[in-house]
Amino acid sequence: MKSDISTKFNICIVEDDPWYGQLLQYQLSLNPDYTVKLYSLGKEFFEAVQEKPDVITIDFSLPDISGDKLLKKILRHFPGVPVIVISAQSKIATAVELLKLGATDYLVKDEYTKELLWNAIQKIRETSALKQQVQHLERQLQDKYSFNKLLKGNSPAVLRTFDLMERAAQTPVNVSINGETGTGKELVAKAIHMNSERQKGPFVALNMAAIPGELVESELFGHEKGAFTGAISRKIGKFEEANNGTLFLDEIGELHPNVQSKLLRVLQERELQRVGGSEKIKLNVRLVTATHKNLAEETKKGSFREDLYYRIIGLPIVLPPLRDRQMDIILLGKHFLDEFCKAYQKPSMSIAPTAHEKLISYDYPGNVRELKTIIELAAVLSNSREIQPEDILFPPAAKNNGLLAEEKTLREYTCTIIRHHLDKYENNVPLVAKKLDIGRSTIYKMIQDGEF
Ligand SMILES: Nc1ncnc2c1ncn2[C@@H]1O[C@H](COP(=O)(O)OP(=O)(O)OP(=O)(O)O)[C@@H](O)[C@H]1O
Repeated sequence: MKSDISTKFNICIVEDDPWYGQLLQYQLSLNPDYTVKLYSLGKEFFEAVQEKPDVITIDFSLPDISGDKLLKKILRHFPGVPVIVISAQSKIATAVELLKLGATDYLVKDEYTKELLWNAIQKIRETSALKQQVQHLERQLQDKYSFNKLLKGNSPAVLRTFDLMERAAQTPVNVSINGETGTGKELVAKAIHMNSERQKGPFVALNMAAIPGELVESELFGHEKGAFTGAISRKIGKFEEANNGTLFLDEIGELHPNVQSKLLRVLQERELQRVGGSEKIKLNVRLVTATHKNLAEETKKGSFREDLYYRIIGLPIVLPPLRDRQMDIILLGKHFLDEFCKAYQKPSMSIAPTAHEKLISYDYPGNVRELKTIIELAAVLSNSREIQPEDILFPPAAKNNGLLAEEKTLREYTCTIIRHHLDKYENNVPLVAKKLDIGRSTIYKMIQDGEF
């Protein structure tokens, strides 16, 4: 980014000694980037200056107003403006008092003042350029993380998700996200964090299914040295790492019951003790959880604590599978294609209408993540700047939704297929019976027998 250091920098000098004032004005004007104006009285300065200058230097003993009063008045009129006080007095107490009131610097009038002033202004200028850069980067970051920049989609389901994310970002409430693998749960969690007031704090993600059972507690809450065999030093857990930020716990449904109780305690008490430790550590963490499971069902089955479920459910966001929001497929496909071309500095590409049809015909068990992979592969395979149907390859194993990957009895296969349809059609038994061309009673009987 171009630094603002090259733009004109407006300096005002308030000094009643004309000779000394002109000397400072001349000295500072040697820098072609500076515009320097001289005023002999406080009153004159306030009458002439409407816009906030970049720096003001004031003489401590002006005929019309005392240095401390002028400083206060300037800071009221132009909050945040750097003010350098120049004084014949070298009394430390005066300097301290003025610095306390908000002066940026205090210089004693002597043979070195010119040089000291030059350096002080240079420093202020660099600091203000840095501040502007930081603000610019913060705005860029904010923009980068705005919801519709991060998440692509036009379907009513995605628009509803944006609305919920907005609400979640504005409050400290816990958020629970439900969706199949690759639907964008982590992306949603991150976008909420980046748009919340915790954005400057850490975003820490942990997948519960990816950690061996015996290490979960230590990963979450940390441990003290010697807490168990292998604990050779103290370890900070993810909760502590996420303090003042957001902790995203993916696959929360996989949490072992013992850890569920400890998690509940930590959430209730907002403090934790590391494994093997006694110190209580205060927490200020927003929790975002995600699962592909139906947690309400899991509580009924007894595999997930009901009290914990109510603690973490907070604001629930459901991300539907990609096959249920077909209108997003092409939009997302084009988005990933553009991203791919940009990343590999290739000329932009498009997707042929016949390839659109092929893309829409597939059911994406891996959801958005899978679409992204398919598009990237198509871009690599394509011989032109337009993706053709033959460039689009669907993974063979995924075609049958993994159903045949496991060895099952015919009864078990039947059960899996019916369960899948019941989930898809919200337990509408007559509809599922019609779709599968079987009798309703078959389904009711299986439900009655507890087969699901
Ligand atoms: N709406 C979307 N717009 C743009 N990219 C998306 C969208 N949804 C998902 N993605 C992308 O798809 C990939 C998978 O998303 P993410 O990791 O958030 O899914 P997930 O639901 O957390 O998956 P899992 O449950 O397997 O961890 C990421 O590369 C993400 O950037």
